[in-house]
Amino acid sequence: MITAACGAGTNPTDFVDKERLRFAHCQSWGSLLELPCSEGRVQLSSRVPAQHAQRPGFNAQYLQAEKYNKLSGASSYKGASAIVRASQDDLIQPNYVPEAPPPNTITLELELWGQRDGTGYMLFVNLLPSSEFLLKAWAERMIQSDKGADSPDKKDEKDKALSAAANPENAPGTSQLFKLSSYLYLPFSPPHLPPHPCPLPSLGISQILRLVLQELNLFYSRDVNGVCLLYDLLHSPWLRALLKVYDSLQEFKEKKLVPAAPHAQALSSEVVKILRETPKCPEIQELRQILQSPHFKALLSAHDTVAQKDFEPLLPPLPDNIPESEEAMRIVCLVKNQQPLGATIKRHEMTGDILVARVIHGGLADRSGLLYAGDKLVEVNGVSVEGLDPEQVIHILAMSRGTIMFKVVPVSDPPVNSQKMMYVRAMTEYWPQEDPAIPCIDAGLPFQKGDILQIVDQNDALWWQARKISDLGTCAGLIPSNHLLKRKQREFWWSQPYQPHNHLQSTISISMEEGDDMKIDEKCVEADEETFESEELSEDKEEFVGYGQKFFIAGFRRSMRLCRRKSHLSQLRAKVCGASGGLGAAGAPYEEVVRYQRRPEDKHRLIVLVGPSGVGVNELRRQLIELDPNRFQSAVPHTTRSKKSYEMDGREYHYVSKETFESLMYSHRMLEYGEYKGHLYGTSVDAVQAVLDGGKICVMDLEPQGIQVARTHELKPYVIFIKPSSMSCMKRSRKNAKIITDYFVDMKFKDEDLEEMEDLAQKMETQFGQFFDHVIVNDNLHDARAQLLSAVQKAQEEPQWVPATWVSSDTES
Ligand SMILES: Nc1ncnc2c1ncn2[C@@H]1O[C@H](COP(=O)(O)OP(=O)(O)OP(=O)(O)O)[C@@H](O)[C@H]1O
Repeated sequence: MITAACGAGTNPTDFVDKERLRFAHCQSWGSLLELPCSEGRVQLSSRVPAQHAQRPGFNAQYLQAEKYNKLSGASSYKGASAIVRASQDDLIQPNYVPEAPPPNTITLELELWGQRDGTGYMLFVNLLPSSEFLLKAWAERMIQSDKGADSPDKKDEKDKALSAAANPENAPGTSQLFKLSSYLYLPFSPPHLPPHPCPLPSLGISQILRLVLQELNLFYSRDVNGVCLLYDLLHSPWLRALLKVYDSLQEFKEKKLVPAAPHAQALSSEVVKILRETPKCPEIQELRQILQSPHFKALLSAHDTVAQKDFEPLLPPLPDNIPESEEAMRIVCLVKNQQPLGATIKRHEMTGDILVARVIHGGLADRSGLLYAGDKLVEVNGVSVEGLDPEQVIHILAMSRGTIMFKVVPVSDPPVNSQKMMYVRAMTEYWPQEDPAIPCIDAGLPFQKGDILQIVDQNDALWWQARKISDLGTCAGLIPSNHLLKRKQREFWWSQPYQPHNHLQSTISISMEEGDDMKIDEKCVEADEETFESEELSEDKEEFVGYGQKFFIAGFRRSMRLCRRKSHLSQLRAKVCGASGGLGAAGAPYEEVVRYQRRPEDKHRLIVLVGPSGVGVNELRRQLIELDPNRFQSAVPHTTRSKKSYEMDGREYHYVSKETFESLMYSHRMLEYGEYKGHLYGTSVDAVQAVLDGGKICVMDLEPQGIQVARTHELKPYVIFIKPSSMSCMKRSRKNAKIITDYFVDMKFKDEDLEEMEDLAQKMETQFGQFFDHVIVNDNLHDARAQLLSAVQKAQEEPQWVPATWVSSDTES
C-alpha cells in the first residue's frame, strides 16, 4: 500500500502514466505515484505488506526510488526540480538490492521547488519490486483466488499472467504490467467515487450529466490521462447545483404557471371566519394568528396583485394609425407616489415650446431614465400643452394623482453628466424661499454655513444640483453655482451699506471688540482701580502658582487676552492684513473639501478652541492638558516685554525685540497678537509647530478672527466652538464661577455678563460658523471636558472633511 502525506495543501492522487512508465522503466514494472504538488515538502510512506515480506523471494525484491534531480528533463515538466531523500539514503539508489529485508515502512521525503505553472508539479516516484518477484507473487495470488468464481475477463487475464510467469520472455507489455501490478500490493485502483450528495431531478441536463459521469467512470478505470480532472469538474457540487437551478428554471418556463386562486386574500378572510366558529384549540388559534398577521396579509395581497396581473401603470393603447411625424414621440408614464416628479420645465424663448429644463438627480424622473433635459413636452395626461404657460402645465401636474402620462419629443442629444462628484463646505447660508431668482422654489436645497454638500451636477452655469452629506439618500436639490452665489453676495453687500458685519472685511470682530473693551473697562473700574496697578504681579502669580494647577503650564496668559481687547488690535490687524482683512475665503461661497484621515506617522492636527469670553475656553483647555500633559500642550507665546528675574526664555514667553515681533506679524507667522501697556504679545506659527514637532497635540485658544490665519495645510487646525448653554442653565452652573481670574479681577458673573456671552456666541456662530468642525455646549464642566477629549481624539484618529488644498499641498510636498 502506498500512502502519501503532502504538505502545502496538496492532495496526492494515485495515477498512472503509461507513457512515463515506458519511458523510464520499460523493462520493469512498478508504480508511478503522480503527485500534483506545489512547492513544499511531501512525505511518502511505502508500507510493504507483511505477507509479502515473509514470502520466499521477497529478498530478491528491489525497491527503486527514481531520483529526478531535474524534472525539466521531461518536456512536460519544465522548470521543476526535486530532490528525493529517503530515511535510509541507500534505498533510493537506483537498482539497489538491500542485503537485509527492507523495513516494513520506507519513508521518502521529497522537497519540491520551482516555478508553479498553475496546476502544480507532477512528481514521479517509482517503488519497484523486481519484475520476477512481482510476476510470481501475482501468479500465486491468481491461483489462490481461482478457488472463487471468476468472471470470464478475469480468467483471461489470469491465464495470460500465468503464461508470462512461466516464461519471462513472454513478459507482458507495459499496460498489462500495470494491470498486473494493480492486482498486487501496489494498487492503482481509481479513487472511490464519492456518492452523489443528493439525488438530482432526472431532468434534461442533469440526466445528461449523470450519463457523462458514468461514461467517465469507465474511462477512469481505464486510466485515461486527464480524465481525473474532468471527472472532478463535472462532479463538483457547484456545477451540479447550477445545472439543477437551470433545469428548474427551464421547467418553470415550460410550465406557464397559473395561479391556483387569484383571490387569496378573500379566501383567507373566509377561512378566518370559519375558524372563528370552530371549537378552539391551539393549532386553530395559531392558524388564525398567522392568517391575520400583517405580513401574511401583505404577502397575500402581493400574490393577488400578481395573480390578477394588476400592474400599474396601465399604459394607454397605442393609436392604430400613428402619423409619421409622431415617430420620434416617447410616451412616459410615471407613478407619483406623494413625491415630486424631480423635473423642472421652461418655455423656449423662440419657439414657445415647453421643454424639460432639468431633471433632478435621484428624483422620480431621473430614476425612470425616461425624461431628459431638453425633451419637448407635447401632452400631459392627454392634454396638449401647446400654447400653455409653464405655470399652467405645472398646475396640471400638481392636480394629477397616481399615474402621469407625458408625451414628449425626445431631445436629440441627451446631456451627459461627465463631471466628477465634488464635495464642498458651504461658507455662507442659502434659503431658496428667500431667493426670487430660483427657477423652482420646491427644488431648492437650503443650507447653512459649514454644511458639507455633495455637488452632483454642474452642467448649468448658474444652478447646480447638490445633496447634503447628512442626507445622501434623498434626491438632489438646486443650489446657486459658485459664480452665481458670489454675484448674489456682492449684490447683497452693496444693498446693505449700513450692515458692516456683512462686509467682506468682516469687521464684526472689530465692533465686538470695541464693545468688549468698554465693558471690561467698566468692570475693572467697578472691581478695583488698584487692579490695573498690580496686573504684572498678578500675572506672575498666575504663571507660578497657577491657581490650583499642579505644574507650570505655559500659554495661559490671561493678561494678554485682556490687553488684546484694550489694545489697538483692530488697527494692527488692519495694518497687517490690508484691505482683505485676512478673510479671503469669506468671498468664496463654497470651499472644496476632501475626506482626510491623519496617518499615525503624520503630525497631530492643531486643536483650536474658540468661544465668547468667560464661556470656559481656558478652563477646558487647562483641564485637558492637566489630564495628560505628555499628550497635550500649549504653545509658548511671544512678548516684547523684558524678561523678569524668575522667568526663563521659552518657558513663560519667548522674549523678542519689537522688530522681530513685527517681522513675524508682517510675514503672517503670528496666529494672534495684541498690544498692552506698550508691549506686544502673541502666539506664533512656529511655537505651535514646535509642540507638534515634539509629537504632542497643541491645544490653543484663539479669537475667531485668527482662525483663517491658522487654516493652513501645515497646521490642519480642528476648530472647536465652546458655546454657552441656555441662560437658566448658565445662571445655575456659573453661580461660583469668576468672570475674570483672581490675578486680575475676581468677580462673579452677573446676569448681563451671561447675556453678553450668549449674544457674543450667537454673533460668532453667525460670522464664523463655517469654520467650526465641532461645537460643545459648556454646561456641566465634567461633561464638556469629556466631549472635548472625545472630539480631540476623533480629530486625530478619524476621517474629517478638510479643504482640498490642504491635502493636495501634502502630495506636492
Ligand atoms: N461648565 C462650567 N461650569 C461652571 N463654571 C465654569 C464652567 N466652565 C468654566 N467655568 C468657570 O468660568 C470662569 C471663566 O472660565 P474661563 O476662564 O475658562 O473663561 P474663558 O472662556 O477662558 O474666558 P476668556 O476668554 O475671557 O479668558 C472660570 O472661573 C471657570 O472656572
